[in-house]
Amino acid sequence: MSAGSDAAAVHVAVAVILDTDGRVLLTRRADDAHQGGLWEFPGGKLEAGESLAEGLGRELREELGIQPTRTSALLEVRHDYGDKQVLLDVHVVWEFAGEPRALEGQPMRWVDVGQLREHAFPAANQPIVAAVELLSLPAASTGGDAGQ
Ligand SMILES: Nc1nc2c([nH]c(=O)n2[C@@H]2O[C@H](COP(=O)(O)OP(=O)(O)OP(=O)(O)O)[C@@H](O)[C@H]2O)c(=O)[nH]1
Ligand SMILES: [Mg+2]
Repeated sequence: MSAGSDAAAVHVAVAVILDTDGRVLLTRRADDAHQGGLWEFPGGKLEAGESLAEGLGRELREELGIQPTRTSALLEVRHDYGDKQVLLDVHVVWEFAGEPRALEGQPMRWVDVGQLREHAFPAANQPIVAAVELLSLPAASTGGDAGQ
C-alpha cells in the first residue's frame, strides 16, 4: 500500500550544536524513552503547523535554554525502527545565544568530533555522525592531538 512512503514518519528537528572550538553537544535519552539510554543530538518532534526553524528553536529552548542564531541544513535521514518511522531533519547550529543547560535532567556533554564514535547512538544517527566528520571544523575537534 504505502511502501516507500514516509507519510507516517515522525518529523524530527535535530541539532548538531557546535561551540567555538568545534566540539559537538550530545545529550543522553532517558532510559524509558524511544531509543532510551542512547546518546543523541538535541531536538524533538515538530508540532502541527510548526516550521522546521520554529520547531528547532522551541526544542532547543525547552531542552537546553538556548536560542540558535546561525544554522544551516546538513541532511535528512529517514529510518524505520520497526515500531516507529522517523524523518530526522538535521541542522548544524553554528552559533547560539545563551549557555546550554540540561533543563530536562538529561546527561549532557561536549565532545570532539573525533570522539563521536565512542558514543552509542540510535541506528538512524550513523549518517549524521559521518556527515559531521566531514564538516570543516577547527583541527582540535577532529581528534588526534586531543590536547586541551
Ligand atoms: N532528538 C533526537 N531524536 C532522535 C535522534 N535520533 C533518533 O533516532 N531520534 C528519534 O527521533 C524521535 C523524536 O525525538 P524526541 O524523543 O527527542 O522527541 P521530543 O523531544 O519531542 O520528545 P517528547 O515526545 O518526549 O516531547 C524519537 O523516536 C527518537 O528516537 C537524535 O539524534 N536526536
Ligand atoms: Mg527531544
